[in-house]
Amino acid sequence: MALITLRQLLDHAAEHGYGVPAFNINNMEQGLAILRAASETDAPVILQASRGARSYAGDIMLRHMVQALAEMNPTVPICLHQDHGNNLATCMSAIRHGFTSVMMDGSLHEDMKTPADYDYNVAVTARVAEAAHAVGASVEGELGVLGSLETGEAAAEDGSGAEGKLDESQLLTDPDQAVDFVMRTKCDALAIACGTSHGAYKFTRQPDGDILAMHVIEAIHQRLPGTHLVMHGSSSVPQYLQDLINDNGGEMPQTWGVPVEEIERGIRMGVRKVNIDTDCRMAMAGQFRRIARENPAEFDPRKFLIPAMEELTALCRDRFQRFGAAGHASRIRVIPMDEMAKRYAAGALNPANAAAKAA
Ligand SMILES: O=C(CO)COP(=O)(O)O
Ligand SMILES: O=C[C@H](O)COP(=O)(O)O
Ligand SMILES: [Zn+2]
Ligand SMILES: [Zn+2]
Repeated sequence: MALITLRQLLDHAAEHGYGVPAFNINNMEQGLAILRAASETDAPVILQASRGARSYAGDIMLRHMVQALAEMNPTVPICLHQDHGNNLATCMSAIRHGFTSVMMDGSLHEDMKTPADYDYNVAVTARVAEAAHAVGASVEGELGVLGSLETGEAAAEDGSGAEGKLDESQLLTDPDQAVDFVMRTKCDALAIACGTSHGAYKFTRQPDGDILAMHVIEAIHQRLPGTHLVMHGSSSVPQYLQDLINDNGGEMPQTWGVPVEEIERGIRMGVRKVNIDTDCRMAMAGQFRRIARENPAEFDPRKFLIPAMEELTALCRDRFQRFGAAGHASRIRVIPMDEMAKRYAAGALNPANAAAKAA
């Protein structure tokens, strides 16, 4: 099956009221494990590659890997998406290498550290959307800066994250500005800021409404019912994976992520794409640690990677089911990018139309 665009996939998810997990990948084993879960649950999937993943694996490897996954799993619609693109060149080179969708993250400047102003964000996102849509690729924009409402800081450990202290006006997306942003940029999906951040250390306690601002999502969805919302930093950092790591020699300080129930609530309020990287990393690394501790003489990488893949498959299976994506893959017929390009050119996919249709 040809790769699906983000726009077609999220339109389907909105029509049927489910959310699609977007799992970050860097290597073959992650791809195999995620697709095994997608295939078993009959769920469509978004595979996303960060700039870090692209330089780790190489664009040619990533493209052929994902094409191989598509060939091996002909019933699963797969979207290949650039995670946190930092400029036009990153987004265009992704499309050139077979990505069907890109995120232009104009909430930060090209260095992915300095918070950008609104006019910069609108201009760069609109420019990427115009170019991407011309060839039928989809665009995710971001309004608001990811970071913790407890500390006012973004996670330091990741490739993209603001430096310095952020105030509440930056950390929470303004619903009225969101309307203006979507209309002016024509992005297909909107990443919002509601107190989540990348990495394992999101919250110092079980989050409540003070530090995980789900009401912001609700307010945006009320004003933009036809816009697909994206939650970044959506790993749940489950206790069982913290225990798996720490029971096997790890030293992760106690931490809390985004409870899956909150994501389910978000999906009822228009969240259609749910970004998960940290949980996948923890699943695999936890099993690496367990094997290393239980069998210190082991040196065959497959003996580490097979249980790591099984742990990742189990995690993904759970998310496909709980987000409601299970059972939908076989109902989707992929629209080629050239056809999507024609629909953009005809104005059929303009945000105004989408909003009007949904109203
Ligand atoms: O948002 C993400 C990638 O863009 C991943 O978030 P996590 O670190 O919570 O998995
Ligand atoms: O956006 C954040 C993702 O978790 C990707 O992280 P990375 O840049 O380390 O690949
Ligand atoms: Zn992100
Ligand atoms: Zn359908």
